[in-house]
Amino acid sequence: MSELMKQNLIAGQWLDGAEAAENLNPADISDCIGVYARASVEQVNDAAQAARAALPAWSSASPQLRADLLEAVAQALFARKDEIGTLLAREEGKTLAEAIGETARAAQVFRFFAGEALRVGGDAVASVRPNVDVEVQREPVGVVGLITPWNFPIAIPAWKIAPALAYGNTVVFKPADLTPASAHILAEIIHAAGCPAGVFNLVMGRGSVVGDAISTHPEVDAISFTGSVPVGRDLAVTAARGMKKIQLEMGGKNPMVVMDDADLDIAVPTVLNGAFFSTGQRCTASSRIIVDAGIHDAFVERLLRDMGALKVGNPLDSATQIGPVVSEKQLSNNLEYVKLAGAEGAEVIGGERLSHESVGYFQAPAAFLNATNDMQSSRQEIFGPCASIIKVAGFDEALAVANDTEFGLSSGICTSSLKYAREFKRQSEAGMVMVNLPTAGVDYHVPFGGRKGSSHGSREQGRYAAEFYTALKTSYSFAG
Ligand SMILES: NC(=O)C1=CN([C@@H]2O[C@H](COP(=O)(O)OP(=O)(O)OC[C@H]3O[C@@H](n4cnc5c(N)ncnc54)[C@H](OP(=O)(O)O)[C@@H]3O)[C@@H](O)[C@H]2O)C=CC1
Ligand SMILES: O=C(O)CCC(=O)C(=O)O
Repeated sequence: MSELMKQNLIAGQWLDGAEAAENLNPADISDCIGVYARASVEQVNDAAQAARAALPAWSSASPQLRADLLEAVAQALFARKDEIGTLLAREEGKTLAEAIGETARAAQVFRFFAGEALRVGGDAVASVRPNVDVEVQREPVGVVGLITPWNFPIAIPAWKIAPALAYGNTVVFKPADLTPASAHILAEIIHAAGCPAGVFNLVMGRGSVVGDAISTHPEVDAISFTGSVPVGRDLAVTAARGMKKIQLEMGGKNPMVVMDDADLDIAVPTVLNGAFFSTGQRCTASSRIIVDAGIHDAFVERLLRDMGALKVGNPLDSATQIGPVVSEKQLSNNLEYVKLAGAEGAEVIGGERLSHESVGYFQAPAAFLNATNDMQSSRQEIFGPCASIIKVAGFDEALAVANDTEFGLSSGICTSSLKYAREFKRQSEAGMVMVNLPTAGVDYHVPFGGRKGSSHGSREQGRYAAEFYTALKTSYSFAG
C-alpha cells in the first residue's frame, strides 16, 4: 500500500484496508486528493468489537471528560476551517465559502454537544405507591453505527458523531466512498484530541461492503443513516431484523410556495439559493417552486434572468456561485431528468452539461417551466440544480400541491401575509417550514428531520438528539 494512503482508525490504530481508492476532485478529475483505504468486512468486525470493548469505560466516564474532548475537537475545527474547507470544496465540489461555512458548522455542533454532555438529566417522579421513589434516567444506547452521504461530508458526520460521544456511546463510522477526505481529517482531529482507543472508529469503503457489515453486525446496537430512500428503506428492514434502533434521514422533493403578495426581492434570491446553491445537492433543496398565478410571469422573468447570471465554475474561484456535480454518475442522472422533464411537457431552460477548461462535472442550473405536480420530474428527487416551476391559483391550491408528495422534509413560503405564513406553517406536512427563507440551510442547534418518506425515527440535532443516542431507564426503590 502507498505510504501516502489514508488509513482507517480501528481500536486506536491507523490501518491499511483490504483495498484502496483514489479520491478525485469533481471540478478537475486530474486532481487526485489522495488515496483512501477501504476496510474489509473483518476490519468492520474489529471496529465493532473495539467499540464494544471501549463502551464500559467511556459510558461511565465523567461527563467532563467527554465535554473536554468535544470542545477540543471544536477548537481544532475552528482553527483549521480554511484548510479543511478547501479540502472539502476540492472533494465534494461546493464553493469554498460554503465549504468553510460547513466546517465552521461542524465545529459549532461539537461545541454544542460539549455543553450537552454536561446536561444529561432525568426525572424524579412521585410513585403511586407509598415509600417508593421512581427515577427516569438516560443511558447510552451502546455501540452506534453511523453511515453518512457525500453532500455534507463534515457537517453530517459531526452531527452524528458529536451527540453519540456526548451521551457516552462508542462509534463505528462509515463516510461516503466518494468523500473520505473530510471524514478522515475529522477522525485525525478526534484521535489527536485524546479520544480513547476504540471509542471512535473510522471504517472507509463502499456501502455495499462496509455499510452492510456495520448494519448487520450483532455488536452494533443502533444505526443512524443519511442518504437515499432505497438504501434507507433496506436498512430499516435490516435493523428491524437485528432489533437495532434506527434513525433515517433521506430524500426530499421540497416545495417553495411563492404567493402573489410576495416581495420579489426576497422571493427570487430565496428560490435561487434553495434550488441551485450547493449545486442542488441538499436533501432540503427546493425542487418544486409553486407559484401563484398573479405573480407567476413576473417571478419567472426575474428568476430566469438571475438564474442565467449565476456563475458555475471551479469551487476554489471566489467568483463561483455553483460548483460541479459530485460525480459522473450523479451528473448523468441529472441530465436524464432534464430530458425527462422535456419529454413530459415542461419547457426546459438550462440544465445542459457545461464544458470548462478543467475536466469536471459541470451543469447549468435548470428550470422546468409549466411543470405539473404529477410529472415524474416533479415527484422524484433529482439531487441536482433542477427545479420544477408549477403554476397554481391561490393559497389553497398552493398548499395542496405542496403537500402532494411522498416526502416531507422541508417546505417554504414567500409571502407578505401573516395569515398565509401562519396557515402554511400549520398545514405543511414537512418537518421544517420556512417563511421568506430558503428551504435549505438550517441552524445547528434545533431539530432536523422530516415526515412521511423523508425520515424515520427520532430527530437529529439539538437537544432532541438525546432521543436517539440514549435509552431510558426507569428505576424504583423502596425506602422501607
Ligand atoms: N438525504 C440526503 O442527504 C442525501 C440523499 N441522497 C440521495 O441518494 C442518491 C444517491 O446518492 P448515494 O450517495 O448513492 O446515496 P446512498 O444512499 O447510496 O449513500 C449514502 C450512504 O449509505 C451508504 N450505503 C450505500 N449502500 C449501502 C448499504 N447497502 N448498506 C449500508 N450503507 C450503504 C453509502 O456508501 P457509499 O456511498 O460509500 O457506497 C453512503 O455512505 C442521490 O442522488 C440523492 O437522491 C444522497 C446523498 C445525501
Ligand atoms: O439544509 C441544510 O442546511 C442541511 C441539508 C442536509 O443536511 C442534507 O442535504 O443532507
